[in-house]
Amino acid sequence: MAILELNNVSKSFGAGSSRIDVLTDINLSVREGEFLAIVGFSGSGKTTLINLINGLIFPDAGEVLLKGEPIAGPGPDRGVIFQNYSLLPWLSVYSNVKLAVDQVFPKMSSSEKEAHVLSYIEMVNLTPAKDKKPSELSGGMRQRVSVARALAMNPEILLMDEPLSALDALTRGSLQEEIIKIWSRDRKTAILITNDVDEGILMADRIIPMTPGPKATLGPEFKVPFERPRDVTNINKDAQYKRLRNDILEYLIEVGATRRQVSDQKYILPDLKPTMPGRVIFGRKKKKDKVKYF
Ligand SMILES: Nc1ncnc2c1ncn2[C@@H]1O[C@H](COP(=O)(O)OP(=O)(O)OP(=O)(O)O)[C@@H](O)[C@H]1O
Repeated sequence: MAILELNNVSKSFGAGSSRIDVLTDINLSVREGEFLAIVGFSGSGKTTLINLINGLIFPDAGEVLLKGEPIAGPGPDRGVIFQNYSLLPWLSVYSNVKLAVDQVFPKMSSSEKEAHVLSYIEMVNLTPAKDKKPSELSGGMRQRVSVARALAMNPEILLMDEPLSALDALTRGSLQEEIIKIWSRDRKTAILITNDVDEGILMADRIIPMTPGPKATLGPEFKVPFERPRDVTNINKDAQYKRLRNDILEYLIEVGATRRQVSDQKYILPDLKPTMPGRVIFGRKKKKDKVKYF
């Protein structure tokens, strides 16, 4: 059953000559419990798509439905992990997570709340750092807090907007594994936005590429055939993995090249023939070269 549906969604920003048509005709159906990755070019409109699902912005055309109902705004049924951690700097790890829990579960008793918050901090291996402030943590640790905070709200859909792209390769790899391990426990619906095809293949059940903007839209889906748990080293050696990776990259390169040709056509340069008597040598002007500009 589809938990989330986007039907013919388009979104633009601005008006008149400064109008940008970011997304056009987006159709997407996400099944309950699936892990979907959307891969795309920088600036194509991936965050705009996540914001539409999160209810921070609304489509100009089409509809975004959560369990069949139009999304009216942000809600505790959707937890978001952003690229830039978005933690409150004056609060400890514990308090950052608790603040979200307070908002979503106001009726929970304080002892239950404490146990709940601590269990999610433990889940992301941050118990020893629970009293530290974000400034005392590494990038990977901060992102773990964001993961704990989003999961502690017990959302039905976990939205991840390039959550690991600011991290170094090693930290990124271990957090990918942690997120998958946690997701595997209760199989909540997850949508990962990424610009890394390998990350998508390692984590998702299905990958949908996004075409470059403006007027970005979603391309065909690519199913990821590997059993879970997935082992990065084994997958890397698999011929099926190489084929899938190539297919997705080829698609992205092809749409990227087509888009460039289309946008080149928009700027037709005038056929100017400058009149330049004599020779012009760039960078060095010889005395005998008489250059006159009219
Ligand atoms: N609120 C806004 N007002 C005006 N333009 C916007 C707004 N939000 C996004 N845009 C424009 O929409 C386009 C897509 O932005 P978006 O952040 O969705 O892309 P992205 O794929 O997430 O980018 P990146 O990969 O760099 O994070 C960009 O040209 C951006 O400038």
